Amino acid sequence: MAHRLKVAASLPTLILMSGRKLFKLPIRGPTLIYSRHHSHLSGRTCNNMTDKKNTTIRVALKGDEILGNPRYNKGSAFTVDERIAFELSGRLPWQVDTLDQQCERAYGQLKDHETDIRRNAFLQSLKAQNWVLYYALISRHLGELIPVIYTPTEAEAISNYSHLFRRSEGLYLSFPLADRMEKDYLLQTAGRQIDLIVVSDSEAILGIGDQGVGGIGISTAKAVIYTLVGGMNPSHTLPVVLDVGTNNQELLDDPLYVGWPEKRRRGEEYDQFVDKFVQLVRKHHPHCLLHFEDFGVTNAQRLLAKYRDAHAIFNDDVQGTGAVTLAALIAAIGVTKAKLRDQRIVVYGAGTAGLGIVRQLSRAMVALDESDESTDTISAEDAKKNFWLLDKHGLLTRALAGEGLVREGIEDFVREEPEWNGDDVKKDDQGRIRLLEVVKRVKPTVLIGTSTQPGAFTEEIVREMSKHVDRPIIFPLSNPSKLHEVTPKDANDWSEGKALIATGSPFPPVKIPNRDREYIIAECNNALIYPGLGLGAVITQSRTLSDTMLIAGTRALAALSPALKDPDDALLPDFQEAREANYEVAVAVAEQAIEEGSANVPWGKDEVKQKVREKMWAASYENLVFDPEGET
Ligand SMILES: NC(=O)C1=CN([C@@H]2O[C@H](COP(=O)(O)OP(=O)(O)OC[C@H]3O[C@@H](n4cnc5c(N)ncnc54)[C@H](O)[C@@H]3O)[C@@H](O)[C@H]2O)C=CC1
Ligand SMILES: CC(=O)C(=O)O
Ligand SMILES: [Mg+2]
Repeated sequence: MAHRLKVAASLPTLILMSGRKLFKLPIRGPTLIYSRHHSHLSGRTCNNMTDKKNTTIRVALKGDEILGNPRYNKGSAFTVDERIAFELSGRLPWQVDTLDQQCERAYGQLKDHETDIRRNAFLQSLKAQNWVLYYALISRHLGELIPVIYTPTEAEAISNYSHLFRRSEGLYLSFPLADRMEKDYLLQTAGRQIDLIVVSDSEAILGIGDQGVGGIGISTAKAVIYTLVGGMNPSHTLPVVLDVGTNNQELLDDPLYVGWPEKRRRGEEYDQFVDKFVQLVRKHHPHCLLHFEDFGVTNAQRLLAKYRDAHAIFNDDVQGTGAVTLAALIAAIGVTKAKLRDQRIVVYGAGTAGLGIVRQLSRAMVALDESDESTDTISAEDAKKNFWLLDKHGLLTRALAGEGLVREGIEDFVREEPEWNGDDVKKDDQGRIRLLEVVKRVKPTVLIGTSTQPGAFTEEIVREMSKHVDRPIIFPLSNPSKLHEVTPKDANDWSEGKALIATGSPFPPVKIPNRDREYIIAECNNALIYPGLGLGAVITQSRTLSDTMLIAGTRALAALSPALKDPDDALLPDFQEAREANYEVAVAVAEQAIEEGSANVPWGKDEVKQKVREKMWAASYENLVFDPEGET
């Protein structure tokens, strides 16, 4: 346990006025203070989620209106003055709770729900009532609750979206209403500062494919993590779904489906719809970060290339996944004492994530070695030779490309060597070269899974890999947990405890054979880094999120790896420490943005730390004052 709750020595009091009398009451119950100990990151921390900011906001809502607005609602924590000013005294029970007491109560209620999907629904409903309480509660139990609001539970919530639907949770832009798009966009954003938009067209949600309008759930979950981990003010974020139809027949056949029940739009009409949206963002919020999530493989790469020079665009599945995997790999080769450029890397699943990873790792082989004066540099061409990609049709070779079976954009990474055509190469019935054969011949040091194929890294494959390298680096990254290519337990057992493992979704530690200790499985999920990457870009109002900014953030995360201090420890920081880690990532990204001239702010590198600290939103109540001209 990295955190615990402490009882404060003195209890705060509440001054209450009734008629002409003054009452001085202790606030009920002990005050719980969130404290950190035994942190890998202690001494480096930013403000955490419970820091007090003591700001005052003027609000024009009264009675049920303010109680029904999650941005301002404090529930039982409205102070006595506020209860009077906002006409709440008769609408609330007597006691004035602290945020800690509210968290304690809400945590108890959460625990009464027996399954994670019910806990997910409970938290959603809490979010619709009171943002501060929602974020404060999750931040107090970050490691425990991120899997409830994100992978793996959110995958289940999204796949049942139409049956669980209760209320709006973002901006729904439906294809047939394209003419109203600007109006709907402005209605949702009017009078608000927008720093971040997370948008999905739902074609490739996690590893569960096309989820139609339910994809709003991933935009929302990713935006929530920006707040929890990256300190992004929730009222400055906007989750969006582009409902361009769905090819998920189950959804189309479901009479309760709440999305637009038509086949997914493609080609020119799809492009025009997306472009209309992007141009709206550029017009109304030119400095906001536009985060693309879970688009299908063809569109993900294409849209990133199309817009990345025009606006600060970030594709999480390509760039975020590449960055977090690079951080985990830098940590792993710190343990094996090897160089990045000497790795032989097999990537199983050459879709959005797989390609994002090979692009990022190959770029880093060039960039990281260039900064290491003790070694020769490696050219971009040579870096590509360190990768072997497999997809549905096996190893991507020139011959496969000749059959038209290699997706556009991957050609750079197909294997050219004639040796893959030889008679001694074992092929399956269709003449394809499968993973076991690749592992036998390549003797990879690194095996990465982004295929959505559970169990693809079989015992034979893991044992074969372990024969040739001392510490096989195995990253089964497919989400949710049930889609992992191998469980950490099996990878650990089959490699006799030698594997260095990181996974896409959270897994419990495994026992290292013959040793009295456990190996903590690092969660190699882009959520561990994208909030800091995004915050670094937002804080500097950067015009772009460049590859060098991404590498700067990645290095910052890798430097926090627990494995650097103890090679048997996790490769990446725990999610419980993600906020502090992302502070460091944001600082590194912002400094790089200033250095390379893409920042658009009047301050310099020496102010970055302070600016990032100030920007990070913390879940604490602000003082509210009634003002008919105030916020609504
Ligand atoms: N850990 C993390 O941070 C991230 C994990 N992911 C996970 O990675 C997985 C893939 O995601 P995307 O790349 O977005 O999906 P995608 O659909 O673009 O890619 C999946 C690829 O796997 C290939 N594939 C399917 N069956 C295969 C087989 N039998 N053998 C080899 N390849 C096969 C598909 O043809 C496709 O190219 C998902 O489960 C997703 O949740 C994605 C992004 C980030
Ligand atoms: C983590 C993530 O972005 C995915 O699985 O798609
Ligand atoms: Mg994703």
